[in-house]
Amino acid sequence: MRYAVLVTGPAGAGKSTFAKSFMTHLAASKRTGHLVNLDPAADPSSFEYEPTIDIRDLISLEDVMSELEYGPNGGIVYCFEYLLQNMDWLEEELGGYEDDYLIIDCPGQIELYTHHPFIPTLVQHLSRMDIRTCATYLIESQFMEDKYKFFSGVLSAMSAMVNLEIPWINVMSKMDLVTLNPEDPSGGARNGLRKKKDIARYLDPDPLLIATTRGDKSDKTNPRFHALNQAIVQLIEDHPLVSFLPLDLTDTDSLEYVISHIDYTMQYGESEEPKEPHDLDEGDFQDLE
Ligand SMILES: Nc1nc2c(ncn2[C@@H]2O[C@H](COP(=O)(O)OP(=O)(O)OP(=O)(O)O)[C@@H](O)[C@H]2O)c(=O)[nH]1
Ligand SMILES: [Mg+2]
Repeated sequence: MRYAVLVTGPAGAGKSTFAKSFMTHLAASKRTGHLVNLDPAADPSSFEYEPTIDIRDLISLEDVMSELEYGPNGGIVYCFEYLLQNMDWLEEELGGYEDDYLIIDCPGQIELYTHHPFIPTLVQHLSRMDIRTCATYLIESQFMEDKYKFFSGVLSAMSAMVNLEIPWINVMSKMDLVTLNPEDPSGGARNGLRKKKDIARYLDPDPLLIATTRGDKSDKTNPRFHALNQAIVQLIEDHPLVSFLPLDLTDTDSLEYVISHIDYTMQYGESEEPKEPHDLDEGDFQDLE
């Protein structure tokens, strides 16, 4: 059986860093992992692991930009359309690996997740090749500093995951950047995150975070903005599809916790007993009291 984990999410969310840590974890657990780089704009000097498969061997972003006069974003979208038209290349590259675990690092162009059939098409090909696939969607913890930015992240995660028939895990990355300071009413409160309970309202998005906007001028003065927020609240209440696993790469337990969820959703090693993800209250951010 082969397994693939898609690492997706907006620009700078920490996808490549997570993919790298994932590879290190697999190596430490004596599991064979292969890195697949699907980001045509990836900087090869930053690779700690040489990708086994690299979209840059199929198409060069520089060529697309210079010959077709695309900018970087349009260029990446073009590269992906080219990949989707040349899936036999990927199938051939993937051909030789049995019983392996592929970590597929994707680019951060949000368009690829929201307005292009890129992920669904890729997933169809992977499943045709009998590769069990799950997707991760990362957003970074700084999104919690701005509730509007955060909810736009939630909506983008929802729009990317809806209609996909594979397991999907949302991850709140860079949790090491979140500082809690319950003593100091101003210090830790820059982002309103003073308690673990506040973080929990983001990990399991509480739509009331945008419904209760006391003192928020734009909401008071602009009734249409208010109506939009109400509609978003309703949407999330009616379809509570999105919740996040916190990921703090400075804490091995946190990485293992996320990976155990990924293994579990794919029933990794089906001949063995499936491993239950270990208990929630071992993590730092789950024990709310
Ligand atoms: N503090 C902290 N910084 C991180 C973490 N993960 C990534 N970063 C930093 O965030 C920046 C972006 O990380 P990448 O892993 O390149 O993010 P990406 O999602 O692959 O970015 P694109 O491929 O450009 O979309 C880098 O400067 C990383 O060092 C983390 O867990 N904690
Ligand atoms: Mg990257």
